[in-house]
Amino acid sequence: MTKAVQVQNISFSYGKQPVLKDINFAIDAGEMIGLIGENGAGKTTLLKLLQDQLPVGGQISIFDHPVQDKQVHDWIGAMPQGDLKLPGVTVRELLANLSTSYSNPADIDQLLRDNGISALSKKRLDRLSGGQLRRVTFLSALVGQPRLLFLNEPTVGMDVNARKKLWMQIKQMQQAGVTIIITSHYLEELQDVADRLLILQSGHISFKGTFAELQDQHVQALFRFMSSLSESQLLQLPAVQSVTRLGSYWLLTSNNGDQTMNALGQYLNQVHELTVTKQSLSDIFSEMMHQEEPK
Ligand SMILES: Nc1ncnc2c1ncn2[C@@H]1O[C@H](COP(=O)(O)OP(=O)(O)OP(=O)(O)O)[C@@H](O)[C@H]1O
Repeated sequence: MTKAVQVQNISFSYGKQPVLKDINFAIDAGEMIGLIGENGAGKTTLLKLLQDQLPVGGQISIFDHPVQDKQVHDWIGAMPQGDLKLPGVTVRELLANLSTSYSNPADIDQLLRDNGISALSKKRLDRLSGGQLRRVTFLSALVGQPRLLFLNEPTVGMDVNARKKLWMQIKQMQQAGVTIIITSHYLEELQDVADRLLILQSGHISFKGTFAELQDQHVQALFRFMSSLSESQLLQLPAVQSVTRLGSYWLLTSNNGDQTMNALGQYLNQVHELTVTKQSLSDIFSEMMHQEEPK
């Protein structure tokens, strides 16, 4: 399988402030990756390094070429975090101008038509709504017909329908073979589209894998009930991670809710007022962020 991105031992500091420390990962061609992390974790910095916009310590290859190779620029499209608010410049002018730096640019009018925003073509960027501007910034990443697409917070400021449309389009691009890395704070949205996740925490990669693997590694379910069972009996139930007393209730966390529930079933005459809550992806993420920093 061709690697779209290969990152080996990269580190980066702004002056004396270390931001990324010994990062390693690889992305297969055609994958869609969710890059997540709290504010300031280093996501934007990592995307800049992958575009050769900052000097890197370590090695980055894009489709088996060093990121510094001139032709690599031609393969990459990037939607920045902020919008391209150039005063006086129209949508068409912006896209046409950007297209001059690619060897095989898209037809701009076609691009505008396919994205249903031909009507905005002559509008000035500084007179667009926030959502329209975000849409144009997205198109700016497609001008060079990229094989590798970086999307930094693509849906910020978009309404629900615009957001849905954008995700559909992103999925179609992946189906057409484009490799995509997306940063977003909307984890549930990423869960619907991304194949794998990279979690950045204080400059380290603290997790890489699928959503299912992330959930397997964390508490999945919280059981709350009244019971005459003892703490040691509860701790012996399969997949139980912790048992806590809260007033007259037991609180039990499990990393496999189904297994624990099946075993608890044999004591049902001793269990009352049972509620089971499943942890959401956001719960897992926020729990990870509050754990100790990885070494
Ligand atoms: N040009 C810069 N000069 C100095 N420090 C910077 C610069 N850009 C970013 N930083 C710092 O580097 C760290 C990582 O910033 P970065 O923008 O990569 O984070 P992020 O994960 O993209 O955050 P967010 O989710 O808020 O966009 C932060 O502490 C930030 O203050």
